[in-house]
Amino acid sequence: MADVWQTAMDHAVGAARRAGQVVREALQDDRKVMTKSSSVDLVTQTDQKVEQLIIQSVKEKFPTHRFIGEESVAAGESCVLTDAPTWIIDPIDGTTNFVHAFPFVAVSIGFSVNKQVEFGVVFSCLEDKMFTARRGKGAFCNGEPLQVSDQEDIKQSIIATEFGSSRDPDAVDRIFSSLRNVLCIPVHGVRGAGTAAINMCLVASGCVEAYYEIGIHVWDIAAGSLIVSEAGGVLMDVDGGPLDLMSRRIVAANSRTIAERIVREIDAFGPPRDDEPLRR
Ligand SMILES: O=P(O)(O)OC[C@@]1(O)O[C@H](CO)[C@@H](O)[C@@H]1O
Ligand SMILES: [Mg+2]
Ligand SMILES: [Mg+2]
Repeated sequence: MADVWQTAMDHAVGAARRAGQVVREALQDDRKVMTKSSSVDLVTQTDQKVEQLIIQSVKEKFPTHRFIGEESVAAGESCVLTDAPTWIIDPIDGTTNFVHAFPFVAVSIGFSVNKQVEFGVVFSCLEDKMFTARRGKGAFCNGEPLQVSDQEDIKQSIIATEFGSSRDPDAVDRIFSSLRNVLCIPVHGVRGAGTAAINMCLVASGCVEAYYEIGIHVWDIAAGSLIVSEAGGVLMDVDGGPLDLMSRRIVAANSRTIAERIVREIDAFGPPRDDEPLRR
């Protein structure tokens, strides 16, 4: 049976690759840095340019589709996930890395229909790694199949997480409390690429056993969530419930055992949801 979304996925891969070229070229220039929600929540003209390039290219082929783009939302667009075919775009995941030329920068494009992610594309543009997944058809990196780690013992595991962009002392205390709890399980190590999308691709690739974070947004995780699940991984909320793409909380792991063990250590809190009306 023909895959109705394959053409859209092929377009997403091409758009991500073209976007990655723009990012790489921009690294050669001075990057004008601006801020959003705080002095450490960075954005550049490249983020905005790349998002518009992707959106315009999609609109030409799929004029009825909808968009949730990080920089469009920052500029006032709504952030509501409907049943309509929706492109969920983070033009540069890892903007802080991009500004500092720290070599983990991704273009993330998720695509949902009826609020279910149908394909995910994450292009790690400085590594030249194109991660893709189509629902029910597996996950790949540059065309090679991906499989999560088979490690079942968390004490033999590496866990990925991030400190996030909040500098609110109470939120930081809870982030460090969770980090301390996880580290002292003990685990072999804790790592962070500085981008949720690449952290999730590391889970899908079997390089780390799990990734968790509170504070991410739907555009950070939509594509990566499918790449993890199609690589055999498990997704859940930090309270052990089902993953809610708009909740700003995630655990992505190689197995339910590891995911639930991490949930036990997380000092969970709930930032304002992505779809909360007064979120701006
Ligand atoms: O604003 P950006 O770069 O699109 O994304 C922010 C981000 O890189 O920061 C967090 C690390 O603290 C990640 O989880 C998330 O992907
Ligand atoms: Mg991001
Ligand atoms: Mg971004």
